[in-house]
Amino acid sequence: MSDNHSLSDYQSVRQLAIRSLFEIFEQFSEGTVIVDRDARIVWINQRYAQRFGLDDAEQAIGRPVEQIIPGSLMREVVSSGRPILLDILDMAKDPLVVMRVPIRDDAGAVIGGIGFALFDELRTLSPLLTRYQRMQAELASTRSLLQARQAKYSFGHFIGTSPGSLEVKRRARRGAASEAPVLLLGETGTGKELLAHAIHASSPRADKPFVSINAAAIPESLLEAEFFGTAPGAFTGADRKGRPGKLQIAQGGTLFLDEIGDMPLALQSKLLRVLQEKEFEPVGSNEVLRSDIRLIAATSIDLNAAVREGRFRADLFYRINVLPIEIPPLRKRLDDLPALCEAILDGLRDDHQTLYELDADGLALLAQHAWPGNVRELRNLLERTVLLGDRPQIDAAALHSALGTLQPLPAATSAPSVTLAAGQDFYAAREEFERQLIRSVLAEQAGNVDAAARRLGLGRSTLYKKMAALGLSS
Ligand SMILES: Nc1ncnc2c1ncn2[C@@H]1O[C@H](COP(=O)(O)OP(=O)(O)OP(=O)(O)O)[C@@H](O)[C@H]1O
Repeated sequence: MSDNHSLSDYQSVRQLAIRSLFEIFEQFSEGTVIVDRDARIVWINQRYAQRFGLDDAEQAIGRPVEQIIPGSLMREVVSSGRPILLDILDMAKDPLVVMRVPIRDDAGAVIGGIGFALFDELRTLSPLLTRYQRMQAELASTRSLLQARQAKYSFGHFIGTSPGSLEVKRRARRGAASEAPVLLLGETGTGKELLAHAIHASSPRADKPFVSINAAAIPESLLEAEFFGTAPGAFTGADRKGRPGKLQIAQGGTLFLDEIGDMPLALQSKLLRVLQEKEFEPVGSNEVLRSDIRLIAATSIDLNAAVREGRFRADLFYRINVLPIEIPPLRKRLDDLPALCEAILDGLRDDHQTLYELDADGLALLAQHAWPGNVRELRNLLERTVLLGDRPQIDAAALHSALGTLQPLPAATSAPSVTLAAGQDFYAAREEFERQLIRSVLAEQAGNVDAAARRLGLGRSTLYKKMAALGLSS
């Protein structure tokens, strides 16, 4: 075969190939669209137009392609002159496999573009599409899980400038910088969980998961599986396939173990192994898995007493007690009340579109309460007061009706100090004592001066005079 012959053969075969290729695409394509140089539709087939909600393909003519086909890249093709040979166009239902090529005139200039949508017919692509859809779904669920597993609070959320609160924050920041276990100790509602989030958020593991598990909230029979996960076949039913435990989910990140004092003894030994050997076995499995977690534990019970009484393993206690942080109860850091109230009321302002303000007598009342539920109780009380009342001004009476029974501070903390403060003399100390006593009785009687006078055994006008002299309002 001479060169010339093969060349002429090649040209005719090429022409045939081009025609066949185009016909095949057109035949198998569920949608074809042609645009001009400005990416305006000059032709679209009826079926494709219907897919985008048009009754008649004519309605699309002359309109910018993106108005009809959201997310179309035809404009990019005509402006760059480069084809996009295989792409996936996301649609509300099934994604489309699309191919877009520029159309050139005889001189080679781009005069428009043609797009083919190749879907149902292309069976060979269906595994690819299924995989794509699965990956999209996995991505969406991983994204939302990751969001759910990110720290919700930072140190800025922990309000308080009393010496007790400052010390807590100082130690917590130190904890964030280290890998050692942190033990958060404090009554309910003192902000242990908030701090755990904040420590994680400031730690080198911040971009890894933060996973919580509450040893008191999960029945003992389920706790081990929840913690270590289950191996395939360990259970029947829904868990047949096996399920990862919190330890696996927290891998690389932080595990917040709330109410660790309530952990059953058998599980305590297994947790000890995780901390010592950094390994564990899912329930029903002999496979040993490595664990890389940072532990933050919290409890509101007296762990020392639990150890003495044999309810908590001493060796585990020493393991987790590397950096203990004791959060004082609110009644021992009443200096934090104004800032806490302000922050809580600020949050409520956003919810209710009202600027709330706490009166001085309201604050004085709050300073008389023992706060067994700590900051959580304070938040609830302020929320209730705002809901029950109809004024932006929050005073002692409004707080008292929302609070119900005031639980007075224990005598030891409410009694004024019997030592002289620096610069104080007998008269100043006596004045301070009287001020505190009257405040506390007024708070007890919801600001009712008559009742307070009776309780104090004073005449009503005497009490009024004293209050005026001491700068107190009812
Ligand atoms: N210092 C603080 N500043 C601002 N908000 C706080 C503070 N301490 C606690 N809170 C708020 O009080 C509520 C209770 O806090 P958290 O759940 O962290 O307490 P906890 O000690 O973990 O309680 P429990 O032991 O009952 O689980 C939350 O709404 C939290 O945001």
